[in-house]
Amino acid sequence: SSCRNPYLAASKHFVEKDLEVSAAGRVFMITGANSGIGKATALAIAKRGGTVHMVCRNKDKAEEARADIVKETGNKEVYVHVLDLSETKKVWEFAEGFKKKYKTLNVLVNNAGAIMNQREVNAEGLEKSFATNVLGVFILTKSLIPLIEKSLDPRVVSHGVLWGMLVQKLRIGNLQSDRGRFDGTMVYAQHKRQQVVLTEQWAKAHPTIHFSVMHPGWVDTPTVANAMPDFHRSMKASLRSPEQGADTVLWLALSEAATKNPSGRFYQDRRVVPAHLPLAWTHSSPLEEQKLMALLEDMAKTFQPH
Ligand SMILES: NC(=O)c1ccc[n+]([C@@H]2O[C@H](COP(=O)([O-])OP(=O)(O)OC[C@H]3O[C@@H](n4cnc5c(N)ncnc54)[C@H](O)[C@@H]3O)[C@@H](O)[C@H]2O)c1
Repeated sequence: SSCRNPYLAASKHFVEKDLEVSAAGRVFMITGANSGIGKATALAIAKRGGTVHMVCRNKDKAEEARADIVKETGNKEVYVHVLDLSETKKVWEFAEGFKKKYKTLNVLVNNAGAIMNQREVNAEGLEKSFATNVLGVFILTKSLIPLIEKSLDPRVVSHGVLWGMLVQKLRIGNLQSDRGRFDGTMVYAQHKRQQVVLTEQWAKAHPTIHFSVMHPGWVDTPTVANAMPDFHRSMKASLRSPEQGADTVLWLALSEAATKNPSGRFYQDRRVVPAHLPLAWTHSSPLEEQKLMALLEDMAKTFQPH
């Protein structure tokens, strides 16, 4: 029943007019925009007149989603780019090419995320979910920052997982998950912890851009159904719809209210929430956080096209 859905309780404090905004004249890039929360985000932005660049792995699925969005919104400024974020060199090539071709990018939404059942490596020898969830996000964002920075009211919104914040402390000693048993769900939670650190560090380094990372709630999408089938089955009645899951992303990407909060924070249901429990063991030292940035920087450089 609807009373089990936590979104309905949380939305009681929402200010409705925060999202009664036009996105006309603004340019958005959304990764993994063909499905789930990403598609709901793309559709809501297109509905408000924004230009949407959908960055997707599968061309057919992306074109199908694009056709749905154009049909439902009447907005034709919706573009498909084919990119597998787990292919490290291709991420560089895509971002550098985009920067040359387009003059504006107001908002980047790092939506795509992957949970692997078993450890696999990409052509560069990197564990695939790390390449997608961490290094792909790092390279895409880093490469596009100069373009984002010169656009009006620039923002970067990334996807985190609140539960991941409770169960994972930043660990930089096993970035390739090649030691110990591979538990794809815990690896994914660690990647989300790393994305929180990236967001905090970028916020410090690039004060003109508004960075945020948010937990969409538990949402009924293929990622959850495939990677956590038991959880999905038992929670089904209280899972949110993709539209409800997209609410805080949209609020962070579109509302004026969001940018009144400081950059680099973690959100759930339009509110800043701590990325750690009080006195939690999950806190990391500034030195470790800087080490993560340096490691990613070095790794990214290794695969940068010349
Ligand atoms: N559904 C939830 O309950 C939940 C909870 C917390 C966070 N999230 C986050 O929300 C985001 C969206 O996930 P969703 O739940 O809508 O699932 P989804 O499966 O509907 O969407 C995931 C998207 O990411 C894309 N993707 C995965 N690997 C990719 C790759 N290598 N290259 C390009 N695209 C790739 C998929 O194609 C898909 O479009 C993810 O970052 C996820 O971690 C979801």
